[in-house]
Amino acid sequence: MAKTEASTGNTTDFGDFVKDEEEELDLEELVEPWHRYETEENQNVLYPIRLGELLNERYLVEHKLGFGGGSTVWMAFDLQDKKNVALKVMALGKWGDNEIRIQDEIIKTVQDISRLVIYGATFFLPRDDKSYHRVLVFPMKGPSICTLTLKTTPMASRMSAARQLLETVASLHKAGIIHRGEPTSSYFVFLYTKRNDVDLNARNCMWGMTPVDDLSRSAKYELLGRPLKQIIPFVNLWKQGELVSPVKVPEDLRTEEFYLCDFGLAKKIGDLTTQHGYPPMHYCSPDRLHQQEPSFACDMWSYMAIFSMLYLTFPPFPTFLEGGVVSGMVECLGPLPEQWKGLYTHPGGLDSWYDQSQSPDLENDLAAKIAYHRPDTDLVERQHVQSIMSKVFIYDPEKRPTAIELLRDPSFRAIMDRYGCGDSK
Ligand SMILES: Nc1ncnc2c1ncn2[C@@H]1O[C@H](COP(=O)(O)OP(=O)(O)OP(=O)(O)O)[C@@H](O)[C@H]1O
Repeated sequence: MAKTEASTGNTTDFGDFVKDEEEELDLEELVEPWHRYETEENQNVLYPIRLGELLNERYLVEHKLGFGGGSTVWMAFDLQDKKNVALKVMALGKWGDNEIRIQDEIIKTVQDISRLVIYGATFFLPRDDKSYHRVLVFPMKGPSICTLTLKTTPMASRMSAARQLLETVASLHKAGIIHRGEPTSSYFVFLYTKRNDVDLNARNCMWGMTPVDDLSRSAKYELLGRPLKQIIPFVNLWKQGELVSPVKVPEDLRTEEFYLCDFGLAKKIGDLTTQHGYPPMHYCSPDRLHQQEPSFACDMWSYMAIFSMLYLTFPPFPTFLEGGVVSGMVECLGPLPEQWKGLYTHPGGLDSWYDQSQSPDLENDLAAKIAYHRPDTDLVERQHVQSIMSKVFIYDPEKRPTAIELLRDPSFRAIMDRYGCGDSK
């Protein structure tokens, strides 16, 4: 394999500019919208970056990893430690400080952080108007789990992911940290005066990735795809920047370790300066959508939505029905508690959700979904999976099992044993 050429060799090849309108449209699908770089009426403006820039006199930006609601994330080569890192360049606003706060809390309180993506360093990038963007330096990981990649992933890996993620949620909960919500149990309220929450969804569950630190840039581009890029259009920028297509991590570079990342929307309960937010609707528990207190149990609902993605390769509740994901829940699980009527947090709620004379649609209940998406499995396996899902997809958060209880659940263990991931790490 060719040696690193970051400081010697090819200094000019940093991907390809779009050639025509068709490529421009292809790129548009993959990148952050250009208007997020517009400063006018935008408190959360992004920082423009070009491939080939050296940040903080140390990090050579070589590729793009992705973007989110509060950041762009770049693959950079750390010239000092000679390894690839992920640079999360935060938008202006409170996002970066908040993520650092929760990460520091996690480092202090969580016993096992081996499956959490934790920042290693941080620095600032100044703008022309003397405001600053915070940058967090993370170890580089593989892609997030998604339906497309899961379809070609063997069941053993998918169930190993399910187990690892539940163990990680259990270790966060043990430390009093909630991936999205706050503890309801008076025991934990008593124990933890600083309660945090983060955001549990499939986008935040990442594959591990075999390091490619020793490869030259061209070899990395060969493996991860050449960046396709365009100068940020339409915006009168104070500094040049590019819209860049993200890496495509090939299957054989993914490892069997799964990680939780992104504590960006996290909040400390009681900290009024911090953003309040909801996980994406697919993953949000119905109690949170009805003004109920956030809790460990909310995470368990979100975890079970991820488990469904891993097991069925589909989210459990469709969002296309009138009324959105809650209609999908009602169709599958039956009516919501009557006392929640009038408390729905979003527009477009339906009275029929609380009609206690309704029952689950037999063609779309949990048993039907499992049979439909996994026709390859036998009845025993289906019954175990139905048992797992129906214990957690329960409207009353008080009745949901904890992460530790679910790890010990006979049906959960039976499924893990069946796919060879029965032993704790
Ligand atoms: N350590 C990492 N290694 C590899 N890719 C990463 C890493 N961190 C983030 N990414 C990529 O960047 C994308 C955006 O990151 P992240 O979700 O942390 O941003 P965000 O701004 O906090 O997003 P949001 O708040 O909308 O969830 C991720 O979906 C992932 O594809």
